[in-house]
Amino acid sequence: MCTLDKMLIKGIRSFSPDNQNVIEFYKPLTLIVGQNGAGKTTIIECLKQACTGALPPNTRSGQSFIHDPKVAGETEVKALIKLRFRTFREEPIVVIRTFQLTQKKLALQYKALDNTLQTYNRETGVKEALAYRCADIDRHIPVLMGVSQAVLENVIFVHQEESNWPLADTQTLKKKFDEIFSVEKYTKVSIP
Ligand SMILES: Nc1ncnc2c1ncn2[C@@H]1O[C@H](COP(=O)(O)OP(=O)(O)OP(=O)(O)O)[C@@H](O)[C@H]1O
Repeated sequence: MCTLDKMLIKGIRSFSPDNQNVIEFYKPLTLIVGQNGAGKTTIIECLKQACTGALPPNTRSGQSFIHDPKVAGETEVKALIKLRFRTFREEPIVVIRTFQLTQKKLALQYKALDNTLQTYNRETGVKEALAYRCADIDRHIPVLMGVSQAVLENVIFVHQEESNWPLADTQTLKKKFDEIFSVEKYTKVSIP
C-alpha cells in the first residue's frame, strides 16, 4: 500500500514563504485538527496538487493558491510543496513543485515553475531526478502510487467544495464513475 511520509509547505495560502512548515503523516492514521482558517483544507489541497498537479477550484488560475504578496509585504512570493511518499513497493519518492506569484503594476502574475520527481533506481539504489520537461510527472505519480488520477482527484483528495459530486445530475455522475472505473479502457478494447 502507498503511504505518505511527510510534506513541506512554503508560501501556499496562509503558510508563510519564510518558514519551513513540515507535516509528518503517522501510520495507520493521521487526524488533522485545527480552528477555522488554521490551514486544514490547504494541507489537503497541497497533497492533491503535489500528486495530480491540479489546482483547487476558484483560485483565479492559481493566484489565490499562493500566499498573497501583499500579506508578505513583498512584490514576489516563491512557493514550494515537497511531498515524500512510499510506493506500494515501499520505495521512497519525493515530489517537488515550485511556484511564483508576482505583483505586477496592474495585476498579479502566477507561474508554476519546476516540477521534479526524485525516485530511486531499484537496481543501483541511486537517486534519480526527473524534471517536468523530461516526463509527464502528473501521469507518472498515480502509477507510482498504484491508484488512478481520477480516484486521487475525486475520492482520496476530493476538495470540500467539490465533494457533493455523488449528488450531482446523472450525466455528471456517469462521467465521474466512467473516469473512476476507467471505462474508456474497456470500451476501446479491440478484439483481434
Ligand atoms: N492567498 C492567500 N494568502 C494568504 N492567506 C490566505 C490566502 N488564501 C487563503 N488564505 C488564508 O488561509 C486560511 C485558509 O485556511 P484553510 O481554508 O486551509 O483553513 P481550514 O483549517 O480548512 O478552515 P475551515 O475549518 O474553516 O475549513 C485562511 O486563514 C485564509 O485567510
